Amino acid sequence: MPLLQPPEQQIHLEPAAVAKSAVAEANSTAWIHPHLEQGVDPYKGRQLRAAQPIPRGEVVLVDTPYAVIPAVDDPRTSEALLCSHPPCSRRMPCSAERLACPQGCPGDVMWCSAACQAADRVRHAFECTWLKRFAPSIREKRGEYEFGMLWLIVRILAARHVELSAEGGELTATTTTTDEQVASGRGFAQGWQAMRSFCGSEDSWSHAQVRAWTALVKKYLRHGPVLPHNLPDREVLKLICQEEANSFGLYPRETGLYPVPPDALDRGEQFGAAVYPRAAIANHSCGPNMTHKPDQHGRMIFTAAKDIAAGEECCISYFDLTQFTDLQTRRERLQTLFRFVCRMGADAIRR
Ligand SMILES: C[S@@+](CC[C@H](N)C(=O)[O-])C[C@H]1O[C@@H](n2cnc3c(N)ncnc32)[C@H](O)[C@@H]1O
Repeated sequence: MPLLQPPEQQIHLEPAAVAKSAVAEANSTAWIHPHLEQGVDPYKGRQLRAAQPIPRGEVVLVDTPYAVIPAVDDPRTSEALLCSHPPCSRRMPCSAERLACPQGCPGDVMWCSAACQAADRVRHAFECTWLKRFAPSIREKRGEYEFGMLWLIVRILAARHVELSAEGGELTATTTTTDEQVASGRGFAQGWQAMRSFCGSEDSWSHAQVRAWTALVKKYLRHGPVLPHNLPDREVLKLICQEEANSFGLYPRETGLYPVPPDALDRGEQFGAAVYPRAAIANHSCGPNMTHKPDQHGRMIFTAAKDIAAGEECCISYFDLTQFTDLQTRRERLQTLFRFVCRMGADAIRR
């Protein structure tokens, strides 16, 4: 049981509450530990670290997704399909009421209530035509992984569209606005501004990979009547490079308990993927001091897995430590998926 309960975590999002502005609501349910700050490491780039000690068991960060997609084999029988309204994102069992898209979107698009469906109207309208036009053929020709990646990009663009609509067409630099954060001057970027500050560029990936993504952008993600985002191809390609370096898989059990207990369960079957403005700042360690796990609304929760000293970096594990136990496979995994090598790897395994 965490010693420090962020007040927002106790809020249960009822359909009526969910019907509020998606942008304001997503930001109001994020929470950052008062001792957590951002820093920069010369090798790793941006990092999270403890400005003052954070005791074991305390929640360090609660972050709301900017965009999230479900990842289930069969939406009709899945017990983990997500409500499409981002601030809700609750997992809906088969037995629960689910509302489908009246325009005939794929079965993965469902809402848990009429209130969520109504609150999500502007965001979903952005993706609806694209999904109907492309989802079946992308799935058939390219498989679920590429479909999921492209859909997550479309949902990021949809979230940007909602922000633009809310701000009258101009996106301004915004940060979280709790009094305490403003007072300490450690505001974390949020929204589209945060997406733009994600690491990852064409240089981070192989030429072959960038060529393949460039082809996908031209075929499926170009600005036009189906996807009216007004961004040049190059910006959309950059977004893919960033999304691939910063997105989280959503799993039912926690990731990163370290040292791995002998009877530890794996983190379970993936049920979604999401991008988080603030959680994306966390770097990887093979001996992490935080665990991470999504809550029942798709919010990413970081919890201190040990006492974290002042000045210490707050890290998560990017993969399931119960599944990747030797140094070689961990290195390969990081190199292939994230394009870096963890310098802590050997030490962490020896300890
Ligand atoms: C999700 S981002 C983490 C935040 C990132 N450092 C930044 O500046 O935004 C993932 C990227 O951070 C860097 N990174 C994360 N953990 C690292 C580590 N242990 N060693 C080196 N680089 C790391 C890699 O460039 C990786 O692709």
